[in-house]
Amino acid sequence: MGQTDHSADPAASGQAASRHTPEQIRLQAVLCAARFHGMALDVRDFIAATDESSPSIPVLMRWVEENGGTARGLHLHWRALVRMRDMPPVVLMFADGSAGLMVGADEARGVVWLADPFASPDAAPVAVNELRLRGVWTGAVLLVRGARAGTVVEPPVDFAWLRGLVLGERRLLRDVVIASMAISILAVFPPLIVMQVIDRVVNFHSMATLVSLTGLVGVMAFYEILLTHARREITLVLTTRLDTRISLAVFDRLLALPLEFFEREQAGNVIGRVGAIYRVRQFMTGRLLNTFLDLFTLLVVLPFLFWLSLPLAWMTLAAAGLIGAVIVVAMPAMARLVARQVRAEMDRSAALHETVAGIRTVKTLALEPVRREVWDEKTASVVAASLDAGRMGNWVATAVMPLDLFINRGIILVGAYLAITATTSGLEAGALMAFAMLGGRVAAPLVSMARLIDDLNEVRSALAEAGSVLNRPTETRALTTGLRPPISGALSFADVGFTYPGAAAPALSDITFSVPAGTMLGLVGRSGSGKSTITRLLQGVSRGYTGHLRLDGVDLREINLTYLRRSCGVVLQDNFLFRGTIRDNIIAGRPGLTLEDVVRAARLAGAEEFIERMPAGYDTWIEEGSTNISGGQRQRLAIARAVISDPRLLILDEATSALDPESEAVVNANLRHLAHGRTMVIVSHRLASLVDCNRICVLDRGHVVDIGTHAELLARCDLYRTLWMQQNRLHETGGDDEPPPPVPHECGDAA
Ligand SMILES: Nc1ncnc2c1ncn2[C@@H]1O[C@H](COP(=O)(O)OP(=O)(O)OP(=O)(O)O)[C@@H](O)[C@H]1O
Repeated sequence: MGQTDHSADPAASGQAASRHTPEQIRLQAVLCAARFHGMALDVRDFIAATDESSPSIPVLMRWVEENGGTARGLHLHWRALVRMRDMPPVVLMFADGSAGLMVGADEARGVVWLADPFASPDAAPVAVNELRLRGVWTGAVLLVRGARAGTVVEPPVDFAWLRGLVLGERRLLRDVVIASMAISILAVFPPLIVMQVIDRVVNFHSMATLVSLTGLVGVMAFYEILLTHARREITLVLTTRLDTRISLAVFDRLLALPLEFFEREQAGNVIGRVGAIYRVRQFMTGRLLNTFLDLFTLLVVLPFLFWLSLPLAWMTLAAAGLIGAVIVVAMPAMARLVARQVRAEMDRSAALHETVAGIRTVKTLALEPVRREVWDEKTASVVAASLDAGRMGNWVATAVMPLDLFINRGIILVGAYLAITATTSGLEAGALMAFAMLGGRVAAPLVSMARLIDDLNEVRSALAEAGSVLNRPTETRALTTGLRPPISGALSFADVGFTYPGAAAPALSDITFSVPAGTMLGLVGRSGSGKSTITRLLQGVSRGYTGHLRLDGVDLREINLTYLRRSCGVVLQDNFLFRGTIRDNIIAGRPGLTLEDVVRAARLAGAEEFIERMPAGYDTWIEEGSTNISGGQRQRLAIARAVISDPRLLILDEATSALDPESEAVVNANLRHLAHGRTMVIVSHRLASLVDCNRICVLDRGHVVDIGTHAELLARCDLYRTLWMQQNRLHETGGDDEPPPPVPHECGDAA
């Protein structure tokens, strides 16, 4: 491959170092390694950790993985590195924060080949020897691989998935098991010692035995304390790590669900159902693990009990078995009651969430009594269900109590009787005490095993609840794969039809029109005519359309969804601003943007003047719900947020509808500036704000009625003229009350 061997300076593997920052070189090296596997990473997608001057391996791994690939960080010695002959490009981390792209190695000659990440792929790599590489290389490498078999594997959230997570902590689990086994074995010794104390020390007044036994007890107590502490500590670390893994995985999955899902489902309900996953985790690391560990105790204690006394051991086992049987019999009824309680609690939390989310409406419409009534009803259901479940649990506990008492106390009496009557039984006072101390330990594992089956029902339903949200089809594949063509903004609709899931009638049918890049396109039509639906298709929110929708000639469904949404700015009628400063809200977490970009975007959106009048300027804090700024100001900030990344496609969906005339005038006056160099799709009820558009598309009941300029439509499209007249009657007719002409359904040629 035309390599030249001159053992060059690795940092100058190409002339990249002089022209780019170390961070840029590192990102470009990862990008090249990913490109080798057919993955198109975009530096604009990279989100740096705030506390790092140059991206670390974990942050780079996340970047690759978020784009559908896999990556691994390793620490290697030169000897291992130079043997990586037939590997795809490997990213070598350099101490100055940059990186090298290793494209080959020659063990015999003791060199590795480094390519310039910014050079063309066929540029010759340079050979670097150990000495030179050691001067810059930290020993860390990043191995990048493409998506597995071209598909994004998303295992369903079920027992197998959770088991995989738990088993992923094999090392900790092993430690817990070892600690528990040791504690179980230690548990047998105290009764054994008590037995010796009574039989040897008390009966024979042996002070020497007492002293040595005391020493033994002391040592064992010390170990038991140590081990118990260690087991608690390890279990704590285990559960915390599992919780972290679960919450990361669950949140990722939730974010990957399509918007349509969240529009259909009640937010409180979704949160409640997803939260159920923690009950399953609690079960796995709590009851399940403890029962499993208790079984060790059983394995150690049972033989010991049988050795002490055969009849007493059988009696204890029978009583413990009976307790288990009672629980198993009561289980189905108990499971039903618990499921009812869980459902009632979830219902109540959904009502709470809805009230908090809609508190503005609740207050302004004085709906407090209605909401209180709903809350009372839900609380009453929760109370009734909890009482029923609690009572049932209480009855079961009462039913097994006699058996429990028999194991813990009655057995001593039976043992005493046996000791008195049957001289051949050989049960001495010490052994009897030891038996009494250990008997209780047999019941606990058996009872928790029986309860386990009960818990399994609850856990299965909790998992089903969580799965009903998390196992829905996600957008992950579309978000991580697909094309990233350069976008200039030419739109073309060919026979596009769309029906919302569950809706009887299509929201769009036979939509056919196209506009070149740089067009200012207005969408008008009566309420429900399909304007917003068109903008949803353009953003890739609704993807189940028929026909062909192309952006610059590329089918929209072929385009990587993250890339599409990044290339597309959207301003809605009601925009959500996050708690934080104005500057943070305009940047919205996008990497690489500076205050200059923020100021430029604010100027374009007509927001600069009011921001500068604020006491803290761009650092003004925006409260939750944007309560400390006006609606008009919020809209202008939303526009600035949408244009800061200079999108080629800007969608304004009723962005000015809720504004006062003055704010609307400011935004409208800026539309021409905003439209410069990009395609703009403006949905507006107010036709006056669309007169400057290059094309206006008139929609009616999901069909395109006509498309043209304002003047053309006024001349030939009855529907457009009617809408215009309705809004501008006073100006056009000099204020007479002439009724608007009847609205026809057909106009000029669509397209
Ligand atoms: N999430 C949804 N689920 C089901 N049907 C929907 C959904 N959103 C909109 N629709 C239906 O699709 C049709 C088109 O709605 P769309 O919101 O696109 O109209 P629009 O022209 O933007 O209306 P408006 O001007 O009132 O916002 C309507 O009949 C509407 O009832």
